[in-house]
Amino acid sequence: MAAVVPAGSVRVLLPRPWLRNLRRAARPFSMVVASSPIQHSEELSNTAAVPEPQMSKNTDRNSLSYYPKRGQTLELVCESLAFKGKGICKVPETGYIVMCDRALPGEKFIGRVTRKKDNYAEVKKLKTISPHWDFVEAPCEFASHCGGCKTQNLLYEAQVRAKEQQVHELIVHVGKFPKKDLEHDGVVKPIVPCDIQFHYRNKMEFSFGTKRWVPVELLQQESAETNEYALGLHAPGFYDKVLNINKCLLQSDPGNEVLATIQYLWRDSEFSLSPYDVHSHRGFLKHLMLRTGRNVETGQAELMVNFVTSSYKPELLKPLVDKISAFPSVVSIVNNVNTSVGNTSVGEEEYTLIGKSTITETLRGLTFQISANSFFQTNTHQAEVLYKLIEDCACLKGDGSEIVLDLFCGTGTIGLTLAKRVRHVYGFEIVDQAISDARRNANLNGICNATFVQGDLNKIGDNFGEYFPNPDLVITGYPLVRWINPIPPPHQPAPEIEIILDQLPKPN
Ligand SMILES: C[S@@+](CC[C@H](N)C(=O)[O-])C[C@H]1O[C@@H](n2cnc3c(N)ncnc32)[C@H](O)[C@@H]1O
Repeated sequence: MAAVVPAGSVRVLLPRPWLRNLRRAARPFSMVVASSPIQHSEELSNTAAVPEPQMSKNTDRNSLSYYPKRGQTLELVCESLAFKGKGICKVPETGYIVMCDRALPGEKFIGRVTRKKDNYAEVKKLKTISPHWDFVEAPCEFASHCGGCKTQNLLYEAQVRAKEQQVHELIVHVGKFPKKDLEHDGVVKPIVPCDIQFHYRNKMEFSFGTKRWVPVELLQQESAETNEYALGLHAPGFYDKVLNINKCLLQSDPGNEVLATIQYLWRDSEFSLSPYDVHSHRGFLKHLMLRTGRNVETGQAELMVNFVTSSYKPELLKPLVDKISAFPSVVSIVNNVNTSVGNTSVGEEEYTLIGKSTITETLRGLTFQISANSFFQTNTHQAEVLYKLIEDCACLKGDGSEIVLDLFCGTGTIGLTLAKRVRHVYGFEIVDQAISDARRNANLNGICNATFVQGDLNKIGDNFGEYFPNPDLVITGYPLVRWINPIPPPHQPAPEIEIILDQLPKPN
């Protein structure tokens, strides 16, 4: 999140340049490489004997043996965590980069090469030789298999450190900021840790699937189960495999009660409910989205249950709806109908089946109504902290003279929390529902100096600057955004939001 003095901003999406740089900087490790592939069919358990790795001395990039082969086993040490929590390791002697899911910094392990990409390979962890530096027991029973949390057995402080390192690398390698600038005091602020690490998410999206993901270790246990259907979170890296879960430690307790109830009911043959098959494009239930808000008067949790289905058949949902509407926390049950073959949760049509079409939440003393498809910061507790920081960074004069531009504004929360101290807020956002929410939320909080405009900020024209007076402050929540001086004069062509890759200097 950046609160910046305008003007232009650049969004850069570069295909893994940090990886290229890492490879360049790669130093050999004192590890050994196995050059003989081991059997594919057999997973190595933690107690299984690991084949003795053989030495590879080849550092010639033109030689075929420089690149690890598919099926080859390697003894590796995880150096750091990449985006999405994959462990980054370097092949000893060559420095070739391999990535491994659930390998954590400092961990020494045996991995098998499963996939080769252009400039790195993916490895599956077979056996830990020595655990990583900051090991903690993961509190969630699904933590070792679920795509939702990959680093639960890394101490939270270490997770924060790893993320901070990723941000620095992105800023240097993708953002092209000189490293020395980052070392200057205060250029990049340290991550502000969150006081709560579980039950903090106010929105969870679970998927229904025809292919239940069963981790190898649990195969025997599950063999009695004949039903292949699943409701839960995706297995890491698989859009069509779902890990069946009835509880998620990220969401609220009322959210878990509803999830468990639906999990218990939906496969009952009496109800004829089928999960959507992402391959054949048949079936009805696509996603279950649970959003938790707060009753503004009582402070109690309130829940929105959003069924995303491939067609509108409320009679099919009725048994589930009847059951969960009995929960006092459930104040809204909606149905998003998404007839496309895509697997997104936003429907072309939305129907309110029970109660309201929104839930409420409070932030910085304001009340917000949130619809099913509007963006709202998913960690309400930390959003309070974040918005306070934004206000502090903004250094508003407080005389009500300033113009604020809130780009990618979602439900308008940031702009609205600043509105009382400025002349006018202009918010821009692509999602219609979010813009309606932002306008309604302005009214709800008695704010008259905020204008919200629906539109695609990637397609702004030269006349963008005509929508607002020259801004004093631009808030832009998109990652990898930076800005270029000088500030344009009032009503001059607006800053470009996106510059295509070719216009940027190539990585060194
Ligand atoms: C991470 S959210 C931030 C929302 C808001 N700033 C906040 O903190 O609550 C990003 C928002 O950008 C919107 N968005 C994404 N692409 C957009 C585009 N091309 N033009 C305008 N808005 C876009 C999304 O719909 C989403 O509401």
